[in-house]
Amino acid sequence: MLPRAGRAALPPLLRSLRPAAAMSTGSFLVSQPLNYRGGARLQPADASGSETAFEPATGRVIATFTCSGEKEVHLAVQDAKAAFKIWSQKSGLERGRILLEAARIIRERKEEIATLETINNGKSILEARLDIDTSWQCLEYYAGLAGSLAGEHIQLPGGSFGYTRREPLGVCVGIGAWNYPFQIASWKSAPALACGNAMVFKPSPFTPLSALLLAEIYTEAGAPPGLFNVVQGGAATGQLLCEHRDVAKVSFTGSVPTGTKIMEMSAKGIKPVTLELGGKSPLIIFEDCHLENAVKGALMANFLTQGEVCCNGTRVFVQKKILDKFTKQVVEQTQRIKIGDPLLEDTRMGPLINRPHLERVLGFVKVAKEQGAKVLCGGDPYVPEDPKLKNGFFMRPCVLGDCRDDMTCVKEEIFGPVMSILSFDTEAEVLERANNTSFGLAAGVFTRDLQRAHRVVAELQAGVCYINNYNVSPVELPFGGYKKSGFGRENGRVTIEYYSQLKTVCVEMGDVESAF
Ligand SMILES: NC(=O)c1ccc[n+]([C@@H]2O[C@H](COP(=O)([O-])OP(=O)(O)OC[C@H]3O[C@@H](n4cnc5c(N)ncnc54)[C@H](O)[C@@H]3O)[C@@H](O)[C@H]2O)c1
Ligand SMILES: O=CCc1c[nH]c2ccc(O)cc12
Repeated sequence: MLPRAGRAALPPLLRSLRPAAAMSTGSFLVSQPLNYRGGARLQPADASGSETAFEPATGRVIATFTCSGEKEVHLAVQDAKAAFKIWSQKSGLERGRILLEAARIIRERKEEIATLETINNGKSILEARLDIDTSWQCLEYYAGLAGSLAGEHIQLPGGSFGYTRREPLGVCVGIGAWNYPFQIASWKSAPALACGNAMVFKPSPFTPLSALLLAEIYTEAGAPPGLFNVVQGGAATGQLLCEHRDVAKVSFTGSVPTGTKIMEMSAKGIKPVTLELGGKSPLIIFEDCHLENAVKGALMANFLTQGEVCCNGTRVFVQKKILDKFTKQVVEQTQRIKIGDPLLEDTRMGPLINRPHLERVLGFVKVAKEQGAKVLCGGDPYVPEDPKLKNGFFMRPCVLGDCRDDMTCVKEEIFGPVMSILSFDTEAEVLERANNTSFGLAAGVFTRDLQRAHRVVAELQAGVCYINNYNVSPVELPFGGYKKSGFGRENGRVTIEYYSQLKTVCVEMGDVESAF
Protein backbone atom coordinates (compact mmCIF):
# COMPACT_ATOMS: atom_id res chain seq x y z
CA MET A 1 0.00 0.00 0.00
CA LEU A 2 1.32 3.44 -0.89
CA PRO A 3 1.75 5.83 2.00
CA ARG A 4 -1.17 8.18 2.67
CA ALA A 5 -0.74 11.85 3.39
CA GLY A 6 -1.37 12.66 7.06
CA ARG A 7 -4.47 14.54 8.20
CA ALA A 8 -2.47 17.77 8.67
CA ALA A 9 -1.67 17.67 4.98
CA LEU A 10 -5.37 17.74 4.06
CA PRO A 11 -6.27 20.66 1.84
CA PRO A 12 -8.54 23.34 3.34
CA LEU A 13 -11.95 22.52 1.78
CA LEU A 14 -11.89 19.03 3.18
CA ARG A 15 -10.92 20.19 6.63
CA SER A 16 -13.35 23.09 6.55
CA LEU A 17 -16.16 20.69 5.71
CA ARG A 18 -15.55 18.51 8.71
CA PRO A 19 -17.41 20.41 11.46
CA ALA A 20 -21.00 19.13 11.38
CA ALA A 21 -22.39 22.56 12.33
CA ALA A 22 -21.11 24.07 9.09
CA MET A 23 -22.90 21.36 7.15
CA SER A 24 -26.53 22.07 8.05
CA THR A 25 -29.19 23.55 5.78
CA GLY A 26 -28.96 27.34 5.67
CA SER A 27 -25.44 27.78 7.03
CA PHE A 28 -22.93 26.35 4.57
CA LEU A 29 -20.65 28.81 2.73
CA VAL A 30 -17.49 28.29 0.69
CA SER A 31 -14.90 30.99 0.22
CA GLN A 32 -11.83 28.99 -0.75
CA PRO A 33 -10.67 28.63 -4.36
CA LEU A 34 -12.56 25.98 -6.29
CA ASN A 35 -10.03 24.97 -8.93
CA TYR A 36 -7.76 21.99 -8.37
CA ARG A 37 -4.59 21.61 -10.35
CA GLY A 38 -1.24 19.91 -9.83
CA GLY A 39 -2.45 18.39 -6.55
CA ALA A 40 -3.61 21.64 -4.91
CA ARG A 41 -6.57 23.99 -4.71
CA LEU A 42 -5.92 27.36 -6.28
CA GLN A 43 -7.41 30.43 -7.89
CA PRO A 44 -7.40 30.19 -11.69
CA ALA A 45 -4.52 31.94 -13.46
CA ASP A 46 -7.01 33.87 -15.58
CA ALA A 47 -10.75 34.39 -15.71
CA SER A 48 -13.57 34.05 -18.16
CA GLY A 49 -16.31 35.60 -16.00
CA SER A 50 -17.71 34.32 -12.73
CA GLU A 51 -20.54 32.09 -11.53
CA THR A 52 -22.56 31.59 -8.37
CA ALA A 53 -23.67 28.31 -6.87
CA PHE A 54 -26.85 28.06 -4.80
CA GLU A 55 -28.23 25.96 -2.02
CA PRO A 56 -31.52 25.00 -3.72
CA ALA A 57 -33.31 24.31 -0.42
CA THR A 58 -32.93 27.90 0.79
CA GLY A 59 -32.14 29.85 -2.38
CA ARG A 60 -28.93 31.15 -0.71
CA VAL A 61 -25.71 31.72 -2.65
CA ILE A 62 -23.12 29.34 -1.20
CA ALA A 63 -20.19 30.09 -3.52
CA THR A 64 -19.15 32.73 -6.00
CA PHE A 65 -16.26 31.66 -8.13
CA THR A 66 -14.13 32.55 -11.11
CA CYS A 67 -14.55 30.66 -14.37
CA SER A 68 -11.29 29.47 -15.86
CA GLY A 69 -9.93 31.19 -18.95
CA GLU A 70 -7.57 29.98 -21.68
CA LYS A 71 -4.42 30.23 -19.55
CA GLU A 72 -5.86 28.23 -16.65
CA VAL A 73 -7.28 25.57 -18.94
CA HIS A 74 -3.88 25.28 -20.60
CA LEU A 75 -2.10 24.96 -17.24
CA ALA A 76 -4.52 22.27 -16.09
CA VAL A 77 -3.99 20.30 -19.29
CA GLN A 78 -0.20 20.66 -18.93
CA ASP A 79 -0.33 19.43 -15.33
CA ALA A 80 -2.41 16.49 -16.49
CA LYS A 81 0.11 15.79 -19.24
CA ALA A 82 2.96 15.72 -16.72
CA ALA A 83 1.03 13.35 -14.46
CA PHE A 84 0.15 11.16 -17.43
CA LYS A 85 3.85 10.54 -18.05
CA ILE A 86 4.26 9.07 -14.58
CA TRP A 87 0.86 7.35 -14.31
CA SER A 88 0.88 5.65 -17.69
CA GLN A 89 4.19 3.97 -16.81
CA LYS A 90 2.74 2.30 -13.73
CA SER A 91 1.45 -1.25 -13.93
CA GLY A 92 -2.29 -1.77 -13.86
CA LEU A 93 -1.91 -3.35 -10.43
CA GLU A 94 -0.21 -0.23 -9.07
CA ARG A 95 -2.92 2.01 -10.50
CA GLY A 96 -5.61 -0.28 -9.14
CA ARG A 97 -4.10 -0.05 -5.66
CA ILE A 98 -4.40 3.74 -5.66
CA LEU A 99 -7.98 3.60 -6.96
CA LEU A 100 -8.82 1.11 -4.23
CA GLU A 101 -7.39 3.43 -1.61
CA ALA A 102 -9.42 6.34 -3.06
CA ALA A 103 -12.54 4.14 -2.89
CA ARG A 104 -11.79 3.41 0.75
CA ILE A 105 -11.44 7.11 1.57
CA ILE A 106 -14.73 7.89 -0.21
CA ARG A 107 -16.42 5.20 1.91
CA GLU A 108 -14.86 6.63 5.04
CA ARG A 109 -16.03 10.16 4.15
CA LYS A 110 -19.37 9.13 2.69
CA GLU A 111 -21.44 11.22 5.10
CA GLU A 112 -19.45 14.39 4.48
CA ILE A 113 -19.57 14.01 0.68
CA ALA A 114 -23.28 13.11 0.67
CA THR A 115 -24.06 16.11 2.86
CA LEU A 116 -22.20 18.47 0.54
CA GLU A 117 -23.99 16.94 -2.47
CA THR A 118 -27.36 17.42 -0.80
CA ILE A 119 -26.62 21.03 0.12
CA ASN A 120 -25.49 21.94 -3.40
CA ASN A 121 -27.85 19.78 -5.50
CA GLY A 122 -30.97 19.54 -3.34
CA LYS A 123 -31.45 15.77 -3.56
CA SER A 124 -32.41 13.97 -0.33
CA ILE A 125 -29.57 12.82 1.89
CA LEU A 126 -30.87 9.26 1.51
CA GLU A 127 -30.34 9.45 -2.24
CA ALA A 128 -27.04 11.31 -1.98
CA ARG A 129 -25.67 8.45 0.17
CA LEU A 130 -26.66 5.97 -2.54
CA ASP A 131 -24.92 8.11 -5.15
CA ILE A 132 -21.72 8.07 -3.11
CA ASP A 133 -22.00 4.28 -2.75
CA THR A 134 -22.21 3.88 -6.53
CA SER A 135 -19.22 6.19 -6.83
CA TRP A 136 -16.79 4.23 -4.61
CA GLN A 137 -18.12 1.01 -6.10
CA CYS A 138 -17.16 2.33 -9.53
CA LEU A 139 -13.60 3.05 -8.33
CA GLU A 140 -13.40 -0.43 -6.79
CA TYR A 141 -14.71 -2.05 -9.96
CA TYR A 142 -12.13 -0.38 -12.23
CA ALA A 143 -9.39 -0.91 -9.65
CA GLY A 144 -10.17 -4.61 -10.04
CA LEU A 145 -10.01 -4.44 -13.82
CA ALA A 146 -6.84 -2.34 -13.99
CA GLY A 147 -4.50 -5.23 -13.26
CA SER A 148 -5.97 -7.45 -15.96
CA LEU A 149 -5.90 -5.02 -18.89
CA ALA A 150 -4.09 -6.86 -21.65
CA GLY A 151 -3.76 -7.32 -25.37
CA GLU A 152 -3.59 -10.48 -27.46
CA HIS A 153 -0.81 -12.60 -28.90
CA ILE A 154 -1.40 -13.79 -32.46
CA GLN A 155 0.69 -16.49 -34.13
CA LEU A 156 1.70 -15.74 -37.76
CA PRO A 157 3.36 -17.98 -40.44
CA GLY A 158 7.02 -18.96 -40.10
CA GLY A 159 7.27 -18.25 -36.38
CA SER A 160 6.41 -14.60 -36.83
CA PHE A 161 3.77 -13.23 -34.56
CA GLY A 162 1.87 -10.14 -33.64
CA TYR A 163 0.54 -8.77 -30.41
CA THR A 164 -1.73 -5.97 -29.32
CA ARG A 165 -1.21 -3.52 -26.51
CA ARG A 166 -4.09 -1.70 -24.82
CA GLU A 167 -2.68 1.78 -24.29
CA PRO A 168 -4.13 4.88 -22.62
CA LEU A 169 -5.26 7.86 -24.71
CA GLY A 170 -3.53 10.65 -22.75
CA VAL A 171 -5.31 13.63 -21.19
CA CYS A 172 -9.06 13.02 -21.09
CA VAL A 173 -11.60 15.75 -20.39
CA GLY A 174 -14.74 15.07 -18.36
CA ILE A 175 -17.63 17.54 -18.51
CA GLY A 176 -20.47 16.97 -16.08
CA ALA A 177 -24.14 17.83 -15.52
CA TRP A 178 -25.52 19.04 -12.18
CA ASN A 179 -27.84 16.16 -11.29
CA TYR A 180 -25.23 13.63 -10.10
CA PRO A 181 -22.14 15.80 -9.54
CA PHE A 182 -19.91 13.44 -7.54
CA GLN A 183 -21.11 10.31 -9.28
CA ILE A 184 -20.54 11.72 -12.76
CA ALA A 185 -16.99 12.74 -11.80
CA SER A 186 -16.39 9.25 -10.40
CA TRP A 187 -17.94 7.34 -13.28
CA LYS A 188 -15.76 9.25 -15.74
CA SER A 189 -12.50 9.35 -13.82
CA ALA A 190 -12.39 5.76 -12.51
CA PRO A 191 -12.21 3.99 -15.90
CA ALA A 192 -10.06 6.79 -17.34
CA LEU A 193 -7.46 6.51 -14.58
CA ALA A 194 -7.61 2.70 -14.49
CA CYS A 195 -6.56 2.70 -18.16
CA GLY A 196 -3.60 4.98 -17.43
CA ASN A 197 -5.03 8.33 -18.54
CA ALA A 198 -5.04 11.65 -16.68
CA MET A 199 -8.18 13.79 -16.46
CA VAL A 200 -9.26 17.42 -16.38
CA PHE A 201 -12.82 17.57 -15.11
CA LYS A 202 -15.24 20.48 -15.42
CA PRO A 203 -18.32 20.21 -13.23
CA SER A 204 -21.54 22.08 -13.98
CA PRO A 205 -21.29 25.64 -12.65
CA PHE A 206 -24.46 24.88 -10.64
CA THR A 207 -22.67 22.16 -8.67
CA PRO A 208 -18.97 23.02 -8.54
CA LEU A 209 -18.12 21.59 -5.11
CA SER A 210 -18.08 17.83 -4.74
CA ALA A 211 -15.69 17.13 -7.65
CA LEU A 212 -13.10 18.99 -5.55
CA LEU A 213 -13.48 16.44 -2.80
CA LEU A 214 -12.85 13.69 -5.33
CA ALA A 215 -9.70 15.52 -6.52
CA GLU A 216 -8.44 15.81 -2.95
CA ILE A 217 -9.20 12.17 -2.28
CA TYR A 218 -7.27 10.97 -5.34
CA THR A 219 -4.27 12.98 -4.13
CA GLU A 220 -4.61 11.63 -0.61
CA ALA A 221 -4.79 8.11 -2.03
CA GLY A 222 -1.41 8.55 -3.71
CA ALA A 223 -2.22 9.72 -7.25
CA PRO A 224 0.54 11.89 -8.75
CA PRO A 225 -0.17 15.64 -8.66
CA GLY A 226 -2.07 16.66 -11.80
CA LEU A 227 -3.64 13.27 -12.43
CA PHE A 228 -7.15 14.53 -11.71
CA ASN A 229 -7.73 18.27 -12.02
CA VAL A 230 -10.86 20.40 -11.66
CA VAL A 231 -11.47 23.55 -13.65
CA GLN A 232 -14.57 25.59 -12.94
CA GLY A 233 -16.71 27.39 -15.46
CA GLY A 234 -19.55 27.15 -17.93
CA ALA A 235 -19.81 26.86 -21.70
CA ALA A 236 -16.77 29.04 -22.49
CA THR A 237 -14.46 27.03 -20.23
CA GLY A 238 -15.90 23.77 -21.55
CA GLN A 239 -15.23 24.90 -25.08
CA LEU A 240 -11.60 25.75 -24.28
CA LEU A 241 -11.15 22.26 -22.89
CA CYS A 242 -12.71 20.51 -25.88
CA GLU A 243 -10.63 22.54 -28.33
CA HIS A 244 -7.29 22.14 -26.54
CA ARG A 245 -4.85 20.36 -28.81
CA ASP A 246 -3.37 18.22 -26.03
CA VAL A 247 -6.74 16.77 -25.05
CA ALA A 248 -7.14 13.26 -26.41
CA LYS A 249 -10.76 12.52 -25.53
CA VAL A 250 -13.91 14.19 -24.20
CA SER A 251 -16.51 12.42 -22.09
CA PHE A 252 -19.64 14.51 -21.69
CA THR A 253 -22.82 14.18 -19.65
CA GLY A 254 -25.50 16.75 -20.37
CA SER A 255 -28.13 17.91 -22.82
CA VAL A 256 -28.51 17.02 -26.50
CA PRO A 257 -27.88 20.60 -27.72
CA THR A 258 -24.61 20.85 -25.80
CA GLY A 259 -23.67 17.30 -26.81
CA THR A 260 -24.06 18.32 -30.44
CA LYS A 261 -21.60 21.21 -29.92
CA ILE A 262 -19.13 18.95 -28.11
CA MET A 263 -19.23 16.50 -30.98
CA GLU A 264 -18.65 19.27 -33.51
CA MET A 265 -15.62 20.55 -31.59
CA SER A 266 -14.25 17.04 -31.13
CA ALA A 267 -14.76 16.30 -34.81
CA LYS A 268 -12.47 19.21 -35.67
CA GLY A 269 -9.68 17.65 -33.59
CA ILE A 270 -10.60 14.04 -34.56
CA LYS A 271 -11.05 13.28 -30.85
CA PRO A 272 -13.18 10.38 -29.64
CA VAL A 273 -16.16 11.39 -27.53
CA THR A 274 -18.51 9.70 -25.12
CA LEU A 275 -21.90 11.42 -25.01
CA GLU A 276 -24.35 10.68 -22.19
CA LEU A 277 -27.31 12.85 -23.17
CA GLY A 278 -30.98 13.33 -22.40
CA GLY A 279 -33.98 11.07 -22.77
CA LYS A 280 -37.75 10.65 -22.81
CA SER A 281 -37.85 7.01 -21.88
CA PRO A 282 -40.89 4.72 -22.01
CA LEU A 283 -42.02 2.53 -19.13
CA ILE A 284 -44.49 -0.14 -20.25
CA ILE A 285 -46.83 -1.66 -17.69
CA PHE A 286 -48.63 -4.77 -18.93
CA GLU A 287 -51.89 -5.93 -17.34
CA ASP A 288 -50.27 -9.14 -16.02
CA CYS A 289 -47.65 -7.27 -13.99
CA HIS A 290 -47.11 -7.48 -10.25
CA LEU A 291 -49.06 -4.29 -9.65
CA GLU A 292 -47.42 -3.28 -6.39
CA ASN A 293 -43.95 -3.56 -7.95
CA ALA A 294 -45.07 -1.73 -11.09
CA VAL A 295 -46.37 1.19 -9.01
CA LYS A 296 -43.11 1.32 -7.02
CA GLY A 297 -41.18 1.06 -10.30
CA ALA A 298 -43.09 3.99 -11.80
CA LEU A 299 -42.21 6.17 -8.82
CA MET A 300 -38.56 5.10 -9.02
CA ALA A 301 -38.64 5.85 -12.73
CA ASN A 302 -39.90 9.39 -12.22
CA PHE A 303 -39.14 10.94 -8.87
CA LEU A 304 -35.52 10.23 -7.90
CA THR A 305 -33.52 13.46 -7.60
CA GLN A 306 -36.72 15.50 -8.08
CA GLY A 307 -37.18 13.90 -11.49
CA GLU A 308 -33.90 15.41 -12.70
CA VAL A 309 -32.58 12.11 -14.08
CA CYS A 310 -31.71 11.57 -17.74
CA CYS A 311 -32.91 7.96 -17.91
CA ASN A 312 -36.27 8.55 -16.20
CA GLY A 313 -39.22 6.58 -17.57
CA THR A 314 -41.48 9.59 -17.94
CA ARG A 315 -43.81 8.14 -20.58
CA VAL A 316 -45.68 5.56 -18.55
CA PHE A 317 -47.73 3.35 -20.90
CA VAL A 318 -50.34 1.35 -18.98
CA GLN A 319 -52.45 -1.43 -20.51
CA LYS A 320 -56.11 -0.35 -20.46
CA LYS A 321 -57.47 -3.09 -18.18
CA ILE A 322 -55.36 -1.92 -15.22
CA LEU A 323 -55.17 1.80 -16.03
CA ASP A 324 -57.55 3.02 -13.31
CA LYS A 325 -56.21 0.78 -10.56
CA PHE A 326 -52.57 1.56 -11.43
CA THR A 327 -53.19 5.31 -11.71
CA LYS A 328 -55.04 5.46 -8.38
CA GLN A 329 -52.17 3.75 -6.55
CA VAL A 330 -49.50 5.86 -8.28
CA VAL A 331 -51.31 9.07 -7.32
CA GLU A 332 -51.79 7.93 -3.70
CA GLN A 333 -48.11 7.07 -3.33
CA THR A 334 -46.95 10.24 -5.09
CA GLN A 335 -49.02 12.36 -2.70
CA ARG A 336 -47.32 10.63 0.24
CA ILE A 337 -43.79 11.65 -0.87
CA LYS A 338 -42.36 13.80 1.89
CA ILE A 339 -41.00 17.06 0.47
CA GLY A 340 -38.78 19.34 2.55
CA ASP A 341 -35.33 19.92 3.99
CA PRO A 342 -33.22 17.44 2.02
CA LEU A 343 -30.83 16.93 4.94
CA LEU A 344 -33.60 15.49 7.14
CA GLU A 345 -33.65 11.70 7.31
CA ASP A 346 -37.34 11.32 6.45
CA THR A 347 -37.36 13.71 3.45
CA ARG A 348 -37.81 11.91 0.15
CA MET A 349 -37.92 14.87 -2.26
CA GLY A 350 -35.89 18.07 -2.08
CA PRO A 351 -35.90 21.24 -4.18
CA LEU A 352 -35.17 21.51 -7.89
CA ILE A 353 -31.75 22.79 -8.92
CA ASN A 354 -32.59 26.48 -9.39
CA ARG A 355 -35.42 28.98 -9.87
CA PRO A 356 -35.32 29.14 -13.72
CA HIS A 357 -35.43 25.33 -13.90
CA LEU A 358 -38.36 25.20 -11.44
CA GLU A 359 -40.25 27.76 -13.58
CA ARG A 360 -39.48 25.73 -16.69
CA VAL A 361 -40.83 22.52 -15.17
CA LEU A 362 -43.97 24.27 -13.88
CA GLY A 363 -44.36 25.72 -17.40
CA PHE A 364 -44.47 22.17 -18.83
CA VAL A 365 -47.34 21.34 -16.43
CA LYS A 366 -49.23 24.46 -17.53
CA VAL A 367 -48.84 23.57 -21.22
CA ALA A 368 -49.89 19.97 -20.49
CA LYS A 369 -53.14 21.26 -18.94
CA GLU A 370 -53.75 23.54 -21.91
CA GLN A 371 -53.24 20.59 -24.25
CA GLY A 372 -55.83 18.49 -22.41
CA ALA A 373 -53.85 16.49 -19.84
CA LYS A 374 -55.40 16.09 -16.38
CA VAL A 375 -53.28 17.04 -13.37
CA LEU A 376 -54.00 14.15 -11.00
CA CYS A 377 -51.74 15.53 -8.28
CA GLY A 378 -49.02 18.13 -7.66
CA GLY A 379 -47.46 20.20 -10.40
CA ASP A 380 -47.51 23.38 -8.30
CA PRO A 381 -44.88 25.23 -6.23
CA TYR A 382 -44.47 24.02 -2.66
CA VAL A 383 -43.46 26.12 0.33
CA PRO A 384 -42.33 24.02 3.30
CA GLU A 385 -43.34 25.14 6.81
CA ASP A 386 -39.75 25.65 7.94
CA PRO A 387 -39.13 29.42 7.44
CA LYS A 388 -35.53 28.91 6.30
CA LEU A 389 -36.85 27.00 3.27
CA LYS A 390 -39.31 29.67 2.13
CA ASN A 391 -37.08 30.74 -0.81
CA GLY A 392 -36.25 27.18 -1.84
CA PHE A 393 -37.04 25.80 -5.30
CA PHE A 394 -39.64 23.21 -4.29
CA MET A 395 -42.60 21.82 -6.22
CA ARG A 396 -45.02 18.98 -5.57
CA PRO A 397 -44.43 15.89 -7.72
CA CYS A 398 -46.95 15.69 -10.51
CA VAL A 399 -48.88 12.87 -12.19
CA LEU A 400 -50.56 13.74 -15.49
CA GLY A 401 -53.45 11.60 -16.74
CA ASP A 402 -55.27 11.53 -20.10
CA CYS A 403 -51.98 12.09 -21.92
CA ARG A 404 -51.62 11.67 -25.68
CA ASP A 405 -48.48 11.03 -27.73
CA ASP A 406 -48.68 14.43 -29.43
CA MET A 407 -48.54 16.46 -26.18
CA THR A 408 -45.43 18.48 -25.31
CA CYS A 409 -45.16 16.75 -21.90
CA VAL A 410 -44.95 13.38 -23.71
CA LYS A 411 -42.54 14.48 -26.42
CA GLU A 412 -40.01 16.68 -24.60
CA GLU A 413 -37.61 16.00 -21.77
CA ILE A 414 -38.94 17.89 -18.71
CA PHE A 415 -36.16 16.93 -16.25
CA GLY A 416 -38.44 17.43 -13.25
CA PRO A 417 -40.94 15.44 -11.16
CA VAL A 418 -43.65 15.08 -13.81
CA MET A 419 -44.98 11.64 -14.85
CA SER A 420 -47.16 11.33 -17.95
CA ILE A 421 -49.56 8.36 -17.99
CA LEU A 422 -50.74 7.01 -21.34
CA SER A 423 -52.92 3.98 -22.03
CA PHE A 424 -52.47 1.24 -24.62
CA ASP A 425 -54.21 -1.89 -25.90
CA THR A 426 -51.68 -4.21 -27.57
CA GLU A 427 -48.00 -5.10 -27.41
CA ALA A 428 -47.41 -4.18 -31.05
CA GLU A 429 -49.09 -0.81 -30.58
CA VAL A 430 -47.14 0.11 -27.45
CA LEU A 431 -43.81 -0.88 -29.01
CA GLU A 432 -44.49 1.35 -31.98
CA ARG A 433 -45.38 4.28 -29.72
CA ALA A 434 -42.55 3.70 -27.24
CA ASN A 435 -39.97 3.82 -30.05
CA ASN A 436 -41.49 6.88 -31.68
CA THR A 437 -38.94 9.34 -30.28
CA SER A 438 -35.54 10.64 -31.29
CA PHE A 439 -34.19 9.72 -27.82
CA GLY A 440 -33.09 6.21 -26.85
CA LEU A 441 -31.54 6.23 -23.41
CA ALA A 442 -33.62 3.79 -21.35
CA ALA A 443 -36.86 1.81 -21.26
CA GLY A 444 -38.70 -0.44 -18.83
CA VAL A 445 -41.20 -3.28 -18.92
CA PHE A 446 -43.32 -4.68 -16.10
CA THR A 447 -44.88 -8.07 -16.85
CA ARG A 448 -45.01 -11.56 -15.35
CA ASP A 449 -44.67 -13.10 -18.82
CA LEU A 450 -40.93 -13.68 -19.21
CA GLN A 451 -41.14 -14.43 -22.92
CA ARG A 452 -42.99 -11.20 -23.54
CA ALA A 453 -40.50 -9.26 -21.39
CA HIS A 454 -37.52 -10.40 -23.47
CA ARG A 455 -39.42 -10.09 -26.76
CA VAL A 456 -40.36 -6.50 -25.93
CA VAL A 457 -36.90 -5.37 -24.72
CA ALA A 458 -35.37 -6.88 -27.87
CA GLU A 459 -37.52 -4.48 -29.89
CA LEU A 460 -37.06 -1.39 -27.72
CA GLN A 461 -34.69 1.21 -29.15
CA ALA A 462 -32.87 2.07 -25.93
CA GLY A 463 -29.38 1.56 -24.55
CA VAL A 464 -30.53 0.49 -21.08
CA CYS A 465 -33.63 -1.70 -20.58
CA TYR A 466 -35.16 -2.74 -17.29
CA ILE A 467 -37.39 -5.75 -16.73
CA ASN A 468 -39.55 -5.51 -13.60
CA ASN A 469 -37.52 -2.67 -12.05
CA TYR A 470 -36.30 0.81 -13.00
CA ASN A 471 -33.37 3.16 -12.34
CA VAL A 472 -31.05 0.73 -10.67
CA SER A 473 -27.50 1.19 -11.91
CA PRO A 474 -25.01 -1.45 -10.80
CA VAL A 475 -21.52 -0.36 -11.86
CA GLU A 476 -20.88 -3.73 -13.47
CA LEU A 477 -23.45 -2.97 -16.18
CA PRO A 478 -22.74 -0.63 -19.10
CA PHE A 479 -24.84 2.54 -19.18
CA GLY A 480 -25.52 4.73 -22.23
CA GLY A 481 -27.89 5.58 -24.99
CA TYR A 482 -29.11 4.87 -28.50
CA LYS A 483 -30.15 7.48 -31.05
CA LYS A 484 -29.92 11.12 -29.85
CA SER A 485 -29.31 10.02 -26.26
CA GLY A 486 -25.66 9.60 -27.20
CA PHE A 487 -23.05 6.92 -27.65
CA GLY A 488 -20.18 5.34 -25.85
CA ARG A 489 -20.80 3.73 -22.47
CA GLU A 490 -20.02 4.34 -18.83
CA ASN A 491 -19.48 1.52 -16.33
CA GLY A 492 -19.02 -2.15 -17.11
CA ARG A 493 -16.06 -3.82 -18.77
CA VAL A 494 -16.77 -2.25 -22.17
CA THR A 495 -15.89 1.26 -20.95
CA ILE A 496 -12.22 0.23 -20.93
CA GLU A 497 -12.48 0.37 -24.73
CA TYR A 498 -13.66 3.98 -24.58
CA TYR A 499 -10.65 5.09 -22.53
CA SER A 500 -7.90 3.18 -24.31
CA GLN A 501 -6.55 2.54 -27.77
CA LEU A 502 -5.22 -0.61 -29.33
CA LYS A 503 -1.70 -0.80 -30.71
CA THR A 504 -0.82 -3.66 -33.05
CA VAL A 505 2.78 -4.84 -33.09
CA CYS A 506 3.83 -7.07 -35.99
CA VAL A 507 7.05 -9.06 -35.37
CA GLU A 508 9.03 -10.63 -38.23
CA MET A 509 11.08 -13.66 -37.22
CA GLY A 510 12.49 -14.36 -40.70
CA ASP A 511 13.97 -12.21 -43.48
CA VAL A 512 12.18 -9.42 -45.29
CA GLU A 513 10.60 -10.61 -48.49
CA SER A 514 10.81 -7.51 -50.61
CA ALA A 515 8.57 -6.83 -53.59
CA PHE A 516 11.36 -4.75 -55.10
N1 LIG B 1 -27.38 10.53 -20.32
C1 LIG B 1 -26.91 10.85 -19.15
O1 LIG B 1 -26.19 10.07 -18.56
C2 LIG B 1 -27.23 12.18 -18.50
C3 LIG B 1 -26.93 12.37 -17.16
C4 LIG B 1 -27.24 13.59 -16.56
C5 LIG B 1 -27.85 14.59 -17.31
N2 LIG B 1 -28.14 14.38 -18.60
C6 LIG B 1 -28.79 15.41 -19.41
O2 LIG B 1 -28.23 16.67 -19.11
C7 LIG B 1 -29.20 17.69 -19.16
C8 LIG B 1 -29.19 18.48 -17.88
O3 LIG B 1 -27.90 18.80 -17.51
P1 LIG B 1 -27.28 20.24 -17.79
O4 LIG B 1 -28.36 21.26 -17.73
O5 LIG B 1 -26.12 20.38 -16.89
O6 LIG B 1 -26.80 20.08 -19.30
P2 LIG B 1 -25.96 21.11 -20.18
O7 LIG B 1 -25.80 20.46 -21.49
O8 LIG B 1 -26.56 22.46 -20.13
O9 LIG B 1 -24.56 21.24 -19.43
C9 LIG B 1 -23.75 20.12 -19.16
C10 LIG B 1 -22.31 20.56 -19.01
O10 LIG B 1 -21.83 21.08 -20.23
C11 LIG B 1 -21.23 22.35 -20.03
N3 LIG B 1 -21.36 23.11 -21.27
C12 LIG B 1 -22.40 23.88 -21.65
N4 LIG B 1 -22.18 24.39 -22.88
C13 LIG B 1 -20.98 23.92 -23.29
C14 LIG B 1 -20.18 24.09 -24.47
N5 LIG B 1 -20.59 24.83 -25.49
N6 LIG B 1 -19.00 23.46 -24.55
C15 LIG B 1 -18.56 22.68 -23.53
N7 LIG B 1 -19.26 22.50 -22.38
C16 LIG B 1 -20.45 23.11 -22.26
C17 LIG B 1 -21.96 22.89 -18.84
O11 LIG B 1 -21.24 23.93 -18.21
C18 LIG B 1 -22.11 21.66 -17.98
O12 LIG B 1 -20.91 21.39 -17.29
C19 LIG B 1 -30.50 16.97 -19.41
O13 LIG B 1 -30.83 17.03 -20.78
C20 LIG B 1 -30.22 15.55 -19.02
O14 LIG B 1 -31.01 14.58 -19.63
C21 LIG B 1 -27.82 13.20 -19.22
O1 LIG C 1 -28.89 11.29 -14.97
C1 LIG C 1 -28.68 10.34 -15.65
C2 LIG C 1 -28.08 9.07 -15.34
C3 LIG C 1 -26.91 9.11 -14.46
C4 LIG C 1 -26.96 8.90 -13.11
N1 LIG C 1 -25.72 8.97 -12.62
C5 LIG C 1 -24.84 9.23 -13.63
C6 LIG C 1 -23.45 9.36 -13.64
C7 LIG C 1 -22.80 9.61 -14.84
C8 LIG C 1 -23.56 9.72 -15.99
O2 LIG C 1 -22.91 9.98 -17.15
C9 LIG C 1 -24.92 9.56 -16.00
C10 LIG C 1 -25.58 9.32 -14.82
